Amino acid sequence: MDQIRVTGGNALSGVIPISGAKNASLPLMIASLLTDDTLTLENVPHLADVESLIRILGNHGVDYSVTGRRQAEDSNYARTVHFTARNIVDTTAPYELVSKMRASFWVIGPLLARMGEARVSLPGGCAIGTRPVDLFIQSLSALGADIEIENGYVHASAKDGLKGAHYRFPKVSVGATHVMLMAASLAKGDTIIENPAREPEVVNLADCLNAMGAKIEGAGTDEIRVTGVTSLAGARHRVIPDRIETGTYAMAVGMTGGDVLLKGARADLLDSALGVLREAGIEITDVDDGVRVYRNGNGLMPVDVRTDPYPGFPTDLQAQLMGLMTRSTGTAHITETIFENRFMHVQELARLGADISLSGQTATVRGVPVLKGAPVMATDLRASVSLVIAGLAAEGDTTVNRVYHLDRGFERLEAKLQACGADIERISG
Ligand SMILES: CC(=O)N[C@H]1[C@@H](OP(=O)(O)OP(=O)(O)OC[C@H]2O[C@@H](n3ccc(=O)[nH]c3=O)[C@H](O)[C@@H]2O)O[C@H](CO)[C@@H](O)[C@@H]1O
Ligand SMILES: C=C(OP(=O)(O)O)C(=O)O
Repeated sequence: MDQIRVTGGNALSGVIPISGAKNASLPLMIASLLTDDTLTLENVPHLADVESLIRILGNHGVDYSVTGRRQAEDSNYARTVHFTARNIVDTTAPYELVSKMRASFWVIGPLLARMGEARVSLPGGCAIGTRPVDLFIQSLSALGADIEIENGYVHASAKDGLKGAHYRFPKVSVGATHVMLMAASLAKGDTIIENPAREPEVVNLADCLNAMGAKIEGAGTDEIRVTGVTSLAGARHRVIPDRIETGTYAMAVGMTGGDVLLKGARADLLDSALGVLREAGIEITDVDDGVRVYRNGNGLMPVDVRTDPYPGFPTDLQAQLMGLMTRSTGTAHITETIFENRFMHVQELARLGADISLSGQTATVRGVPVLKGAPVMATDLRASVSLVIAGLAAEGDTTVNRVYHLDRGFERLEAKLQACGADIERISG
């Protein structure tokens, strides 16, 4: 199994190209199931999760081809991928495939809407909490689906088609919002979705569906209105830049000091996170071709933060912020409100000398003057990268094991950091 070795102490300077967002690419790829035409997605990152989803879609009969593999200029992959679901050959998404990745469960929406039935294994994903599917079941039932759960599979059917409905999510769910949007697009009549997720990835999906002929208004607000259409066509659509990758590298620069252009990043997608980083003393400016991040040798200020659905501080940046705060000049408090078990990085950061205590859903992080390198184990995607951030400031070598978690969501992480002066390498094993 591959490892990442990082030796701390180097400031970062240069350019880091920001990839297309994993969490936008996945629902967009799944939307290709809604039409027998070709959906072309630009700026798709080269990630393990994207490859897994390509296999899952292939099982349903989706063909794909790739063009524009590399941009010579910055060696980012930035692929354009064409997906065609001419015929759906199978409406079952099996355990062997779905258990690898949570988002693959989302095929339930388009399969149900286009084929009138879907049989999808209960999902897997990062080990960060229980991650139930009750909101998917409630919202699809509101659209008229009959749903049964048996032998680890959710079986949804709507033989006479889905019907528009007025549904209020009792709790914000990104995935259930994506699924309801896709299903409602092909339902008969009007749907009103109250309390949907407002994440930029939801807006990106709604824009794509509209380009395919859907009638969706209000994505990004607290009420979405969908007028069902009878069919959707192909389209060409661009994946938004990854706001979590953007925030992660901004924190890496904050940790080491230096001056880096996050090329292609969009500051407007992560206002609250950038606000927190500014509070911590990192200088961030919105420039023409991305976001510039700068910190001189001054100490980092501690911050008190809670995670929240968008536009709040993202849970997917919580671990990285904790890594950063291990070196603050005071005491930070970080409260996780989205996932009940997203603190697996605490004990690993402690191996590097971090001083963190947990009480319920709040971590108290007392900054320490020095971190020291150690072998650590990645436990989930964002936890893994928090260990890299801490390792960039630690004295000596930090070896991050189980790098396959990182490969799910960070494209060419070690190459991007190396290019800015980090002493980091992948050790193939
Ligand atoms: C591929 C992708 O885009 N993943 C993101 C997506 O995950 P995902 O879409 O799975 O996360 P959700 O927004 O659905 O989860 C939010 C909360 O709702 C709960 N819940 C969800 C569904 C349900 O049926 N019942 C229920 O109780 C979850 O357990 C969690 O506590 O949004 C999360 C929250 O921003 C991010 O951390 C993930 O990176
Ligand atoms: C939690 C994440 O992914 P998933 O929802 O696929 O587990 C993530 O991207 O941080």
